[in-house]
Amino acid sequence: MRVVVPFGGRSPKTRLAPFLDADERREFSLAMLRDVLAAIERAGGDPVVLADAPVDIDVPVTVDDRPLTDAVNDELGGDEPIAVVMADLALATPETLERLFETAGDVVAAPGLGGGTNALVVRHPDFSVDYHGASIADHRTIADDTGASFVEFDSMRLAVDIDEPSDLVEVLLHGQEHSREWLAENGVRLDRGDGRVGAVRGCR
Ligand SMILES: Nc1nc2c(ncn2[C@@H]2O[C@H](COP(=O)(O)OP(=O)(O)OP(=O)(O)O)[C@@H](O)[C@H]2O)c(=O)[nH]1
Ligand SMILES: C[C@H](OP(=O)(O)O)C(=O)O
Repeated sequence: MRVVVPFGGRSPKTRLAPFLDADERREFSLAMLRDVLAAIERAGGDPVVLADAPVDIDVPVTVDDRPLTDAVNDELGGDEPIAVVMADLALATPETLERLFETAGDVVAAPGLGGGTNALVVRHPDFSVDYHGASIADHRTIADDTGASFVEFDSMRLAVDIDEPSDLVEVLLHGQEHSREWLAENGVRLDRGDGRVGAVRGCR
């Protein structure tokens, strides 16, 4: 299956600014992208990066600098099933993605914590996306309005997208190779100090 991976490479992950500077956010977002692409390939998918600027990566890249929703909708509408998997799913494994790709439904959606839609499989030509805000609720409504069946895919690994500094805890504990290593090499580590687990930066 063709798997579109949206990637905003121009100024990625601004919500991580309290932790990482602009160059670091670019490097870390590329590490997550590499992990996601590797997991998709190992799950049997054919990934294509849909980026807002050129990106040096070893899979086909479509550059489209329109807003996310417009760029993704341009990819939908064909007769073949297509998946959309976000580039910041640093916990995604091949096994989870394989299960997602095999789940039956006109629209299969993996919700993100906080209301987003982290991954989709679309098998209906009239379905379109509307990202941002509580997009998981909007996608259910769009599916209903187009007569497409909507199936919610229940997965911890696809629910955690890496947006906020507190999400880095999940990468340190459950992240895939490049993302976890990038954090370790750049001094980001778990702090279990007072019984609560957090991510901190710097020496012990
Ligand atoms: N092609 C494309 N992808 C985007 C764009 N904005 C975000 N993305 C990707 O969409 C997914 C979800 O992105 P968000 O978490 O909403 O935004 P972000 O830019 O990564 O992070 P913030 O700056 O903290 O909001 C990630 O895979 C991003 O790389 C865009 O304008 N174009
Ligand atoms: C693209 C957006 O991602 P979030 O801003 O929720 O991470 C969404 O899933 O609608």
